[in-house]
Amino acid sequence: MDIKNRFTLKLKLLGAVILGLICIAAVALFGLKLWQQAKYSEDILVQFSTPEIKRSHFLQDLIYGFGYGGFIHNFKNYVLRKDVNYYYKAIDKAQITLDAIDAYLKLDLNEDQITNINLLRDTVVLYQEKLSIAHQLISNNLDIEQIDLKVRVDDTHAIQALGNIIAQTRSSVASTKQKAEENLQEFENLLVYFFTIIIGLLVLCFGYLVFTLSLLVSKYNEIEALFNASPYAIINANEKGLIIRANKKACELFDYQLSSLKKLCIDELVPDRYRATHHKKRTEFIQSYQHLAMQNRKSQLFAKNKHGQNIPVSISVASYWQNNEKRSIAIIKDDSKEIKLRSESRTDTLTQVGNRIACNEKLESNIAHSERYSTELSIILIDIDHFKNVNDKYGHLTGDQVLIQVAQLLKAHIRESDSLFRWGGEEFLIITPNTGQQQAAELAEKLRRLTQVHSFHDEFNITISLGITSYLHARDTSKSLFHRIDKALYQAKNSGRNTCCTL
Ligand SMILES: Nc1nc2c(ncn2[C@@H]2O[C@H](COP(=O)(O)OP(=O)(O)OP(=O)(O)O)[C@@H](O)[C@H]2O)c(=O)[nH]1
Repeated sequence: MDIKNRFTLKLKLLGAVILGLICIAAVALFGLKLWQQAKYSEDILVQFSTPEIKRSHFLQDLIYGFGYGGFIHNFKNYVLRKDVNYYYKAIDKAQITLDAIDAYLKLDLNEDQITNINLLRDTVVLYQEKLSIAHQLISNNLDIEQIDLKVRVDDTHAIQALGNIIAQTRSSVASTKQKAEENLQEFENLLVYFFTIIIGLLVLCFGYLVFTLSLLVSKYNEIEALFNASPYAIINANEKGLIIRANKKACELFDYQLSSLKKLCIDELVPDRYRATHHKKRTEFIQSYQHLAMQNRKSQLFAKNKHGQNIPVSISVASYWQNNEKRSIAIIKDDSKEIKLRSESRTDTLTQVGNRIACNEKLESNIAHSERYSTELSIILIDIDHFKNVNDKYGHLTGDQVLIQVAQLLKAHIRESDSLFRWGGEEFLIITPNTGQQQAAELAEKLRRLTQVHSFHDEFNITISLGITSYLHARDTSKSLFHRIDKALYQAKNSGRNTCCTL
């Protein structure tokens, strides 16, 4: 992965993290708001309901003590029936009423409520006094009408006051209920917003997940397509070098079935003589923090196929992390065809020696070597004398055979370090590194003599003319060398042929 892609991926991850953090923050904030609202609603409910419950409780006591079946009822029954049980019941009820009134007065009351309850209290106290009077009069056996006249109390205002207290409590309960309902409504609204936001964020996250997954899938498909369509062999290996994946091209290159290839260690695909070194370098690479290996190598690499044959290859190796393991991926290019083509394009098809292109390349590299290491270098240009006559007399096919035989003869008598090329037509060129002019002249003379006595086509002899020249350090180029050797050969031809000339 190049730097730009890695940067884009990091940016996307950062975006996902920021989005995630924003989502979490939004949910947390809204959750906090919701909690606050719930707490507020609870406070309101507690704040409003507790006094109201107490108020209702005292009101109940008040009605029980004062209202129907209460104090007044017993008071009136006592006066009418003169039954002492009603007297005691009236005393009890009066006390209950006064206790309820005292408790009620301790509550947080408004002015109206205080006025009403005091009015009620005064009436009850007045009734208490009248009850004592009634008790005395009954003991004195006074007439009911006379007693009634003496103990009659005007309780219209007290009844009115009680009615007011009940009405106020009802309205207060109604307002508390309304407030609670409003809060509940607000809480419900907040809940709706909260869930809308949660669902929205979930949809967003899900969308992002689907988007990222589809991106990953398309990337995976792209890599799969590259892997399978690659014109190069691709092999994935784990830390131990075990092959875990290989493409079709790899199977073709090494001539293994995929299942067999996956049982091998990558070291087994390296020619025997390089295996130990390869194993060492691979181990070093795996332990290092490097991501690329075997890049830009100048020397030819070889791989070994199933049949033990060495295949010239170019290899790039990169590493990546998977499951806490440094894996490597090798891309292997088969160089066989390229090398064959390169060799063919530099070989003379008739004589099978190097052609002029190969000659030029070799001369340039030998000049560079000589220049760098100050070594001697000579070249010999050979031309078959009157070759036209051979063609004319024996035909072109025989002429071709003669050219092949001359190449073989010359090649057989030069050193391994020397190189023979067909310069063109019936001309050959020999490059002799580490050879001075004198030695080159001797070699040329030897070749001339050998050719002269060789029987070509088992029928006739031919002769050759040779030009010799040597590389002059810091002065010569390939062009000047060719120019000089051409002149040398020309001189040899002009000297009557079958001769050597050094310039
Ligand atoms: N058979 C055959 N003949 C070739 C080939 N290449 C060049 N020739 C012939 O080589 C001959 C060269 O002739 P010339 O350049 O006149 O030279 P020459 O006859 O050798 O005479 P000198 O070099 O002057 O001694 C020509 O007849 C070419 O046709 C080849 O590949 N095969």
